[in-house]
Amino acid sequence: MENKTIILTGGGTAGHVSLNQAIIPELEKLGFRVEYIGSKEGIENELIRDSYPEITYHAISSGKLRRYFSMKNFTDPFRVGAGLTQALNIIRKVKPVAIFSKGGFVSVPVAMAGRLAGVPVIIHESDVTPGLANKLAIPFADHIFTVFKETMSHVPKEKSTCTGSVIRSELLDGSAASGRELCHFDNTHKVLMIMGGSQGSALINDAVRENLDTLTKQFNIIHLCGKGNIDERLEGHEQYCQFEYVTHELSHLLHLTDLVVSRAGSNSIFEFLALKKPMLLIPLSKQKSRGDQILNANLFEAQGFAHVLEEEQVNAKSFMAAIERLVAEEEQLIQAMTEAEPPKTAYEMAKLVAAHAK
Ligand SMILES: CC(=O)N[C@H]1[C@@H](OP(=O)(O)OP(=O)(O)OC[C@H]2O[C@@H](n3ccc(=O)[nH]c3=O)[C@H](O)[C@@H]2O)O[C@H](CO)[C@@H](O)[C@@H]1O
Repeated sequence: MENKTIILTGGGTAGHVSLNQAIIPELEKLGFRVEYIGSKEGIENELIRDSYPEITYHAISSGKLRRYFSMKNFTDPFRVGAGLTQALNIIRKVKPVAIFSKGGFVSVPVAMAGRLAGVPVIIHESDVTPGLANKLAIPFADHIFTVFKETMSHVPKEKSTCTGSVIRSELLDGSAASGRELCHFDNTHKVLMIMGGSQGSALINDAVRENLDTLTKQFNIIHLCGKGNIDERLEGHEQYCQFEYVTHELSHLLHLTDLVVSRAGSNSIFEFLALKKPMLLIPLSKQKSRGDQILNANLFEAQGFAHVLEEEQVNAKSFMAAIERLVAEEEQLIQAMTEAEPPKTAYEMAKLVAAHAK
């Protein structure tokens, strides 16, 4: 008999894809086939096809839930409508036993179609407050998993469980030596990793590059700067290694890293926590988002895992002062992280998802 199929969905940014990447092999170990519904243009298309070329990827039309004015706001409802019809056709053909949604705008029509077709829909929310896409999809969901316990007051309690974070197991298995080979650092300075979320952050990129001479007196720097953000003038710098976006190299680079400066996307910060990397978080401001990263960052700071510098406060002086403080309190931060609840494995998460299949 053919294996039962679970459809995964989620996209737009890597934060809406990485958990799916983590649980695909684990669902397969549990005997499920996995298919993916994403958009044509989103990062999920590249990430899923790249890491799992063998699974069927269905690209559907998808709108974008914008917080700003755009002419596309008038045409997107039609694309979402088309996406719903496409998702429904796929679901009726594939007959999945469950749909697991990691959020992002492409997931909304998939969750709606799942409900219409009578397939259990399971949603995962990794930030403190649900994103707009998940807010729209929650009424169609049978179950919601959250990472933060604080999220339980923002979702229907009777159909929600807080599971804590899940980490891609490959991230735990890196080697500092391989990381060093990738970066060619040949001194014993501490290594500072800069990550502006999956897309890079112009604000953080500028702060690092403006302070590069001072920073490199103390650190070797790994800079994950986002697509299109490489600074050609700094190529070949002995203590500064920039990448647009890394995939399998990330585990090695993280094992080489001592300290991190980062946006406060949920997946990233829980990865740093799992690997006990003291972090300076510069959350995306309320001008540019619903403020979810500010809440994520503040909760991490309150637990002693991170320091926070607000985006509006970033300048050359405050940035360097914050890094000095991070170095000074490195041991305390590591100690607090050592006492934190360990993350779930992807296999444990896959089993929780599987338990909701029909
Ligand atoms: C601008 C935006 O909408 N940001 C949101 C998005 O962030 P974003 O997509 O940046 O999400 P996260 O920080 O949660 O996750 C990024 C993921 O990309 C990985 N990574 C990053 C860089 C790299 O070179 N290689 C790599 O693999 C990280 O290890 C991590 O697993 O989703 C998060 C989770 O819902 C939210 O908290 C963020 O507010």
